[in-house]
Amino acid sequence: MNKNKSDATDHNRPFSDKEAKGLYRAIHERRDVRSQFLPDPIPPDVLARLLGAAHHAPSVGFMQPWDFIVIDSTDVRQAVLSIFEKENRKAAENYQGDRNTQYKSLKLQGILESPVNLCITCDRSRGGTHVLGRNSIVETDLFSTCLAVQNFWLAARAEGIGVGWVSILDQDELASTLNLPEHVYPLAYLCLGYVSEFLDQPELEKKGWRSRLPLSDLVHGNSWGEPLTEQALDAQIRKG
Ligand SMILES: Cc1cc2c(cc1C)N(C[C@H](O)[C@H](O)[C@H](O)COP(=O)(O)O)c1[nH]c(=O)[nH]c(=O)c1N2
Repeated sequence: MNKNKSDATDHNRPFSDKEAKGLYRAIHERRDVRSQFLPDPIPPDVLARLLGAAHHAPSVGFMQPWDFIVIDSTDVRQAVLSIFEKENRKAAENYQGDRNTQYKSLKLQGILESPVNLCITCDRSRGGTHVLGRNSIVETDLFSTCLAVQNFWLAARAEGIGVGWVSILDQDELASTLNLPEHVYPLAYLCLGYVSEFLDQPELEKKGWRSRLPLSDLVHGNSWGEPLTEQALDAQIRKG
């Protein structure tokens, strides 16, 4: 008998319970990491698997607009860190008083502590002037690349590797530091590495910056602000 089928409850659930739980576990236990990186290198076969997961993301018109720049040079990382520091000083000006002190105490990047950085880019010209599905919403290439980032992030969690997204960066300066052609957008700058621990909550939540919103406040029925008409679903969501 097919082993996978035997512990799946019905034919609509082709993954075994264990497989499905593994996926949900990666989703719920994925963390943005910046304070817990270990210097240990990521073996090439593991990094290749993560890049393979990213490359299997959905993309508009099967455009696959991503490229992956693997950055181990300390000089390049130092240059990116300098961009971050300048932008972070500007970002801090958005907060006053205690909130400013709290903002400045947050660690928001692990560029040098992590053994490798990765820039996932979006080639806005890939696939030619017309890409199926991208006629009305031009940003769908960027959306597709975000999905590659998420695939990478989840696969990394399953492999015990932490990922931290650093977006406090001037995009033009980053593009120039990485020698990107004009039509290539530096969508995500990521720090990667094994970790001392994965926190059980987002670091921003642990440090009192912001909490997770209740799902029940975010699910609407039929139109914005309307209660769910599906009572059983409403009850389940409120139960958490
Ligand atoms: C597009 C984008 C950009 C950023 C982030 C995320 C995403 C999706 N996050 C991470 C973010 O703070 C984190 O995801 C949330 O706080 C939730 O925590 P977990 O990811 O669940 O651990 C992030 N974190 C950080 O320390 N510095 C940063 O510049 C950014 N930028």
